[in-house]
Amino acid sequence: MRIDVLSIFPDYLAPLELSLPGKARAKGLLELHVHDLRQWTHDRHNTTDDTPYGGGAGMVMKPEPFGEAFDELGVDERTTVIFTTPSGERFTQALAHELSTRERLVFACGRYEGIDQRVIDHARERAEVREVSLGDYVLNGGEVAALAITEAVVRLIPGFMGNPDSLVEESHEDGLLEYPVYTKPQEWRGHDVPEVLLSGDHGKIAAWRHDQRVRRTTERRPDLLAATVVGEWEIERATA
Ligand SMILES: Nc1ncccc1[N+](=O)[O-]
Repeated sequence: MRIDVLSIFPDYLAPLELSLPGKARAKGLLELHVHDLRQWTHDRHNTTDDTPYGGGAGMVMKPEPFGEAFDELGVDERTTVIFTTPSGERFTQALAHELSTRERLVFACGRYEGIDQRVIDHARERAEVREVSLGDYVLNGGEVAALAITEAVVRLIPGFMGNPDSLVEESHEDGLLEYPVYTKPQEWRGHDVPEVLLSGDHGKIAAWRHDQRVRRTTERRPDLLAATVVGEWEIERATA
């Protein structure tokens, strides 16, 4: 997979050189390029924004730099252009899986009051376009979302995670939150590891873990339960 990120704050994307994506690059699974959008401006001040038509506060990002960047990057039908914006569809693990199958992702990170709509309309004429939001809050720009989406997507690329089993039973993979985990020491500041985990009885351990997932999801994210097939009896048992 190749990922390109367009931003007027490319340094914001520096963490992508570390940890997860860095490993993927080493394995040749991922090609990552962060671009300063200003390289596609031609005026003395490298202008990337201007006042909004129709008035109103704030500034809007101009279309030309994005258009020239798409041209130089060869944005075409094999590319998925992701505009990170608070007015986008909610980013989910399901969307992470969908995006992990793509050949090329290009993130267009907006600042200020957003990007001229014609950039999105033009992109739809030449590529797959997704407008994606991290959540219902307003950040100063789309870079944080590009970082988060990249990390969630890259770790799903086949062959990327050393142990693919670690992708199973993750929160949000099957609609249930993760169970609590413990490691040595067995007793710590008056807190003991649950006996069942020391029993060696794998059946009982699996049942306990499932109950913990149902209990946590019931208590913290009942909205997820609606989408998850969990029997009433499982909720009864887990929350008893
Ligand atoms: N939430 C956001 N706020 C500003 C820009 C982008 C955003 N997002 O979630 O992608």
